[in-house]
Amino acid sequence: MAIIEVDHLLKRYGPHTAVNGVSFAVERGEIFGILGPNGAGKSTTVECIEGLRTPDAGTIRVCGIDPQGGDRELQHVLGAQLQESELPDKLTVGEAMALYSSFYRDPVDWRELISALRLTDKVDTQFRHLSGGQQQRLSIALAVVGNPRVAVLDELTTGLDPQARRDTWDLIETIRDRGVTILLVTHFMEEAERLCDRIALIDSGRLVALDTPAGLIERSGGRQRIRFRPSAPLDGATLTALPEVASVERSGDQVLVTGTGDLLLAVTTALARNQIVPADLRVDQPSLDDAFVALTGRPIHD
Ligand SMILES: Nc1ncnc2c1ncn2[C@@H]1O[C@H](COP(=O)(O)OP(=O)(O)OP(=O)(O)O)[C@@H](O)[C@H]1O
Repeated sequence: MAIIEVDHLLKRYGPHTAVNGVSFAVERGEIFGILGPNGAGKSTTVECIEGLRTPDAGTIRVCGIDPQGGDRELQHVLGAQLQESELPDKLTVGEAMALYSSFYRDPVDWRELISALRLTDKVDTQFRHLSGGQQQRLSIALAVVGNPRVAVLDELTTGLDPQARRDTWDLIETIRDRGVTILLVTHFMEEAERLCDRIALIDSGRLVALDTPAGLIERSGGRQRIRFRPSAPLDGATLTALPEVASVERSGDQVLVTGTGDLLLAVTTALARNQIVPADLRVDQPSLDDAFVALTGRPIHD
């Protein structure tokens, strides 16, 4: 059952159309990603879902509620991550959690929540003295303390180091396992690929594709790449004759083969038949980056 429904959403800022006819539905229990480059319209879309902006056209429903309708129930079903500046610097972690819990009808146990988020030893620490990763974890805690059915997390790991980013991903999965549906806005391919069940790819205000990460990669015709150094001279025709192989290139003593399907098996079998050993063999699987280029004609990050 869809927990969020967005139908032909249109949002303009003056003459600029930021979101241009976007439609999607988020199913209960999934981690749904909105992925796209800077300025694609991701934040505008989720701000309309949160009721913070008024669409120029289209309809939105969150658990059946119109976010523009002023229904206070929205606050209880939808948890949104705070912008950093919204929290007073001197508020401690414990004070912030207690304050936010008091806003909700049926909050979760905030002490248990900050324990799961590894913030218990920071309970008396003021917000301004937390590290970037700790501030981020606190803002996630505040987004879910009201026991919402869906949490909107925008640019979750921007500014975090790789370890803090991976910790945050684990955390999101824990929150989903508690039964919270997650709407995640990101421009990090790796984050989307690792976390999301499905991804809406947005570019210049339009929905380019909507699929699972694997489906997007597959649909874009993303090609695998294999590199190796042949142990003996290799006749290129040996490989180009294989149906899995799209191209064979040479660079110095290296051979680069691109193709689809079970490319690795096809190539290694053909080499073995010709008594050639592939040294320094490397396989690159197609990624969401490749999918984005194939679908939009340019990389996500300039
Ligand atoms: N309040 C505003 N007034 C005018 N234009 C705006 C406003 N907010 C956003 N825009 C413009 O609308 C477009 C979409 O912005 P939005 O913030 O939704 O994109 P985004 O995909 O979230 O980008 P980012 O990843 O950089 O946050 C951009 O061109 C942006 O400059």
